[in-house]
Amino acid sequence: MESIAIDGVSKRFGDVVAVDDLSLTVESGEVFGFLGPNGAGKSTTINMVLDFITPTAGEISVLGMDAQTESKAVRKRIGVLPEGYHTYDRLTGRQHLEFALESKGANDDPDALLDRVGLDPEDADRKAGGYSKGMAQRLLLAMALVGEPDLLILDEPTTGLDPNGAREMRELVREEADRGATVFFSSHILGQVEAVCDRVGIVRDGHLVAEDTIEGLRDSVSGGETLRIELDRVTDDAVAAAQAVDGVTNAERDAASTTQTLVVSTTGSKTDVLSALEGAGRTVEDFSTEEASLEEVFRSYTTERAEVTA
Ligand SMILES: Nc1ncnc2c1ncn2[C@@H]1O[C@H](COP(=O)(O)OP(=O)(O)OP(=O)(O)O)[C@@H](O)[C@H]1O
Repeated sequence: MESIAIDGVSKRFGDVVAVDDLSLTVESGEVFGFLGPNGAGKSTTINMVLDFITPTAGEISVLGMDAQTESKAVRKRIGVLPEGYHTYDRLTGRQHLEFALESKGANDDPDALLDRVGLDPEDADRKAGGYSKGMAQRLLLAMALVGEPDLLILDEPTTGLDPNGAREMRELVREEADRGATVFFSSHILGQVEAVCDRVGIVRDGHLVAEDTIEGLRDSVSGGETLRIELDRVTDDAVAAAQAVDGVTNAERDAASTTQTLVVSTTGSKTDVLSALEGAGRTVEDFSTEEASLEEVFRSYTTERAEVTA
């Protein structure tokens, strides 16, 4: 079953087209990362899913219900960490949590929730006005977890968290998924997405430019693989021979390496590169390949060049 189905959705703010004919499906039980550079349309999309704003065109269903006309019923079954959501300065953390429990009619143990998000019980009894950004973020996350939601929607959940907090957040996302919940979260921190997501969607200028597993995205990125080839000696002839091979975009000696290593980027055949080097009189002692990093994948989908291929 689909947890979120976004179908041909657009949103205009005056002259600005924030989201442009975007379609996207998040399956039940999956952890889906919604990626894109600043201003790409992530928050606008999430705010339409949550019925905080109304689409100019298109349809959205959440847990099989219409996001706009059945938003009340939807809210009962989802947990949300919206972007830029603030705590109430004069209420304690615990009061925030009690409010969330009451409004959902849930009976989770507040201390267990505080423990899960790493908020000390003493801190929970302080007023949220004195919280650090990270503490406020942890509290908001605890509120999102109330009532074991079927779907968690987290907009930039690691904002304000230190590296430990970010790691704990990832663990929490996995725990929720293991419990059977669907998790949809936006981020521009690629490492976090890589670590927890089953699939990602990349949005750029309001368009969805990719929707796939991380592996699938890697495979689809041109620029291909990087070969690290250890030779008996890296000579100018060897570099030139590698550069002349079809599909090779770059070949250079790894100056930082203590071994005689040639680094070759290619979209073509690895064997052709090795044969060309042997043809130039070199001996290949060893070689390894490196996949495109997630940074490269992201860059490839979100820079000017991508517009042509997207
Ligand atoms: N209320 C609004 N009025 C006018 N323009 C808006 C409004 N909300 C968003 N926009 C515009 O829509 C575009 C998409 O913004 P959005 O906040 O959805 O991006 P985002 O991907 O969430 O970015 P970020 O990563 O910076 O949070 C931007 O050009 C933004 O200026």
